[in-house]
Amino acid sequence: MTVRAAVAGASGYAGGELLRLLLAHPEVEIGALTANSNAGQRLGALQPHLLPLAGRVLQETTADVLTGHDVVFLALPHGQSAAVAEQLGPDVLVVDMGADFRLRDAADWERFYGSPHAGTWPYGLPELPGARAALEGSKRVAVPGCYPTAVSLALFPAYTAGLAEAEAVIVAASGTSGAGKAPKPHLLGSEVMGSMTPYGVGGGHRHTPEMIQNLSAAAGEPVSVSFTPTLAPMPRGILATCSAKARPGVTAESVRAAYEKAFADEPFVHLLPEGQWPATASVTGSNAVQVQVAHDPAAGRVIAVSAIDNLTKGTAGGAVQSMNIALGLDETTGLPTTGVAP
Ligand SMILES: NC(=O)C1=CN([C@@H]2O[C@H](COP(=O)(O)OP(=O)(O)OC[C@H]3O[C@@H](n4cnc5c(N)ncnc54)[C@H](OP(=O)(O)O)[C@@H]3O)[C@@H](O)[C@H]2O)C=CC1
Ligand SMILES: CC(=O)N[C@@H](CCC(=O)OP(=O)(O)O)C(=O)O
Repeated sequence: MTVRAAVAGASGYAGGELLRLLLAHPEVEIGALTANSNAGQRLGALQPHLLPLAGRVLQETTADVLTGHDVVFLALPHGQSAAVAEQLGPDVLVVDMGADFRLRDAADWERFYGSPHAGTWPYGLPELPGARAALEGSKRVAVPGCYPTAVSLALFPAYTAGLAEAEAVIVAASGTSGAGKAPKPHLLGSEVMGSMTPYGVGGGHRHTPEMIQNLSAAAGEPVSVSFTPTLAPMPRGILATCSAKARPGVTAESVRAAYEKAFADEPFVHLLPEGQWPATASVTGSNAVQVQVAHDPAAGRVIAVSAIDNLTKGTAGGAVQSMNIALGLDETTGLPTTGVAP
């Protein structure tokens, strides 16, 4: 099978990572590449690491340019995908890497994103219960946010196995590429290097309702989430430290057994051997997820930690994994599971 794929937002971080992965995908031929203010530029001027595509010229992001492909990836800012997607035919697979179609609750969308809700598409986190079935054959995919990917994978087994009360406390550190390429004063090297600081504290981060959606579905009841993101002085990676109150009778053995069962057949999620903890460097450039879990009997809590690359499993790798499932390809096709270390 040869799949012709267009990438809208090819000049951005998510689009660049997607192209890096698509260049190594044996079934994909790369078609139109589009941007906004950078339309007309050579890709090589903006993404110099993508040597085989250096001479390609970025086009305007219009339905005309994106039509005629089997798959269209949208790596655009929030709120920009819906207008483009509605002009693409129902037979084209559209994979949205932005947030527009992730949330089921329109009120949550309007509260956190401040615009009308565009709808809900099958959710591209295949490891969640029931997600693969919804993705198979689908022509629309909503790729999750990077923090919800890391957090949902760390905690859902505790909820599906009934080990945890319906409350979770999460502190996650992200590399700066999570904020995109557009210049922002708080992302200046002199602000970020050698320092860490939280943001979106107190329930204000827009990924909170997405985490609640995923964890509540796993628990079968509403889960409250306290989420504190932190900016870390590194270009890529997320380390999510998550905990939830353990239900009575939970032991270290029952926690371990639940996580071993949840991830036994997962090609990308590695439950580390006991005593070894996730590290962002181990998954840099990889679609792999490292997870470790512990029971703290004194505090009565289950602690789960995950590491992902925000641009790979957290965005572009998750998008390719979901595309593979939607098209009936082997889920792992073209996706690296090795990191770049040190
Ligand atoms: N970075 C990350 O870790 C993650 C990102 N995502 C999502 O992926 C999407 C892209 O993010 P990211 O790559 O980081 O952002 P960037 O700012 O790096 O890139 C944005 C891209 O969108 C283009 N663009 C901007 N405005 C418009 C517009 N009005 N119409 C069409 N194209 C436009 C830009 O083109 P130009 O260069 O010409 O301005 C650029 O190609 C976002 O929705 C983001 O939430 C999801 C998970 C993680
Ligand atoms: C470090 C940093 O700023 N990260 C981004 C999250 C990036 C991401 O995954 O989210 P979306 O796809 O929802 O934009 C943030 O906190 O807004």
